[in-house]
Amino acid sequence: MREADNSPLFETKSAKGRTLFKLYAASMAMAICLICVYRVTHTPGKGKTGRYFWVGLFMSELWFTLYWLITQLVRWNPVTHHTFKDKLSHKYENELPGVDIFVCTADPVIEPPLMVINTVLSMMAYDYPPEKLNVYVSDDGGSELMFYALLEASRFCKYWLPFCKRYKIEPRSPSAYFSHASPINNEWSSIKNKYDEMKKRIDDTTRVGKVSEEIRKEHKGFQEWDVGVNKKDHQAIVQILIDERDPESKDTDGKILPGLVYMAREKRPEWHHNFKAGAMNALIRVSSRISNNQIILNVDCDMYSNNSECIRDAMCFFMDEERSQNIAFVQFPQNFENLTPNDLYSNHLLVINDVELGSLDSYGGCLYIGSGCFHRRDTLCGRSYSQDTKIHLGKNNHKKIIESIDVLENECKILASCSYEHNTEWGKEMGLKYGCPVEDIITGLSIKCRGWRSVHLNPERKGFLGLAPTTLLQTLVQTKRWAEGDFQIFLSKYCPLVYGHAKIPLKLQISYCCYLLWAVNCWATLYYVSVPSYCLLARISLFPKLSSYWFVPFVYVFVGKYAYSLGEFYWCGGTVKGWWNDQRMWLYRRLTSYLFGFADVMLKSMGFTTSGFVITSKVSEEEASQRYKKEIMEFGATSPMFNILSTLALVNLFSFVNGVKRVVMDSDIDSFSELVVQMILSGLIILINLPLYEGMFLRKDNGRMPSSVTYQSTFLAILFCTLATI
Ligand SMILES: O=c1ccn([C@@H]2O[C@H](COP(=O)(O)OP(=O)(O)O[C@H]3O[C@H](CO)[C@@H](O)[C@H](O)[C@H]3O)[C@@H](O)[C@H]2O)c(=O)[nH]1
Ligand SMILES: [Mn+2]
Repeated sequence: MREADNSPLFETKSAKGRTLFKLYAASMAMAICLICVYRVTHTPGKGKTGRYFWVGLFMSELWFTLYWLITQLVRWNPVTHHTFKDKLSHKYENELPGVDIFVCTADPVIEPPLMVINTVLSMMAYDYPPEKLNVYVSDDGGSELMFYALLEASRFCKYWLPFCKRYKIEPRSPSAYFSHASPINNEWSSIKNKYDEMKKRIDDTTRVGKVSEEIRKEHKGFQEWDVGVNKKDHQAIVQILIDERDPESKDTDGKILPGLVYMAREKRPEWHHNFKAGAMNALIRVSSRISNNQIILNVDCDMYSNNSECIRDAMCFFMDEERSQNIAFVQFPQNFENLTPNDLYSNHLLVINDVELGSLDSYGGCLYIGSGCFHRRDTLCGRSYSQDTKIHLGKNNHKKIIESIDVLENECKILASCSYEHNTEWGKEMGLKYGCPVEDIITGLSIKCRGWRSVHLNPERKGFLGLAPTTLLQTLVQTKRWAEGDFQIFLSKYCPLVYGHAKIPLKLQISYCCYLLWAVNCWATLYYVSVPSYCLLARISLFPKLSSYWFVPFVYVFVGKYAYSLGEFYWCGGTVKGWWNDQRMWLYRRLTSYLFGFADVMLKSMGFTTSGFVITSKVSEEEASQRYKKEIMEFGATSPMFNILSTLALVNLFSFVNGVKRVVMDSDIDSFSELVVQMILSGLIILINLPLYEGMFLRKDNGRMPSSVTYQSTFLAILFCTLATI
């Protein structure tokens, strides 16, 4: 009996095929060394033409080599976990710890209240004892529309939760469920009607942009908006919509409902609000006063629960007898419901989710990526790991509160006020860290440096589904925020190589750099897509001739790298076309997001700018969304990012055409054999850019490249090419 009791709640497996991978990596490393030998022995001497181009190219290649080594490390030994939820229920069903669920939203226009409450409802409907769940919504938009929608949700959930549990339906976001499900019985139809009516009421109110007087009478909470609330300037608002202590708050089956709280922290123009990190910290404090559950799950407002068993999955790690003690957080990958079959903008982060994060896990823990993550409350609040103290989850920490709702709300408002954090450790040693656009990455890193480890869990049925950006520009801007934040960490005192020294394994320190150095990739990539084509026009050869033996390692590295990456992508469940799109997007991200991210970090360190947080829109206009569904690339806006992409695409087109002309018309075979690699390179860049040329010259729809960008880029490209040929 005893034996069975100690059996683990999860198991961990290494990925297969690692020997083959290691052989591949070794052969690639040898070929890369040969390329270096070639560069060292063949670089033109002082005063010879092209010397500086060669030196630059060699430096780019050295950077790629260094970065490639890091990317091999994050592939070396991925692990996956499997949980035993039956054992968990069997042993601990009555001791399961409570969970506070945080949902952050920030703007009722680009994050529609209806979407947010669908997320909230899916969270309330987890397969978990409802008295142990509390859902907190932070509304940085300070919008009464959001409050109203949540009020509707607090009523609808009385029908929705019993329905979910009775029929064990998945997913438990009503909108996601009804969009795919077919009727089962009368109850189904009646719930569907209720949902549709609620949706209509919310849609109508959202359209008007104002809550009607009639509705305002239904809840005292609306009075908060009587004083003229402005998104950037308003008092703290805390409204407990479902009070778990209230005997009335039961669902139609008579079961207790999870607690539900609306919070809009105080905003004043003179106080910096620290974006999502600020919201999360206010939530940590407010929830500690109301329910103070030991586990915190946080999700973005679009990330609904797609798998009602995820809390139990996470608990298998926190409750395991042997190995739970040092686990700080359990991170689920971010998945998206709105991806197109070939993932046009490569938002899936397929390989990162399936391979890289698993490898980081084996080195001591994957990243905290901001959504779909279960934390221990005290770790998030700054606690260090110590081997001597055993933490017992499940021992009742739950607050026994006697105060009336009004008193409680008023106390919470103080916790959500601007001045509360003044001269405290909040945002530094406590809670999520401030001052970085990727508050999640830096917070996760510092948790690990306090002795904890983390877990990456990717169950068969995806845990959370959200909305990925649906236009090229949104994707690039989002990546820019990430690249900027990551690089800022690298240059700060939190650089894992320094801050993590002797605190986390060296392998983990270096693996972190795979992301923190994203931005730096822009230089080598920019060089590789511009200089070889410049030199093609100027007839400066940068690579070995076709007939030379030195050609072989170049081909090996090129074919090896891309064949491997295609195989890996396919193995992770992607399509060949998806891989091709992925290659394009990596190129675009490197040429724009990373470059702008890099530049902003530099400007910020010199005090010229401060970082912002551009929220990704979760709505798109009808026409654009049709194009997205057809996987037609969306330009449709002017942005310096597009200028860069178009100019480089045109430069390569011009130099390739010029090269072909020389070979065909002038029969200049000699220079052809010297320049063939550059021709191939330009040719490939042209192939990958086909959607861009289409957007500039062929398309007529509103999503095409704005003509001003086309003109400017054509002018710049011609200028560039003229410089090369004179
Ligand atoms: O001032 C703000 C800004 C944003 N948010 C919320 O933060 C979440 C993430 O914002 P989103 O625009 O969707 O950014 P993403 O790039 O999709 O978010 C990823 O990257 C962020 C860090 O850059 C992390 O915080 C997120 O958890 C992670 O999903 C959303 O729920 C927002 O409502 C706030 O609460 N307050
Ligand atoms: Mn998002």
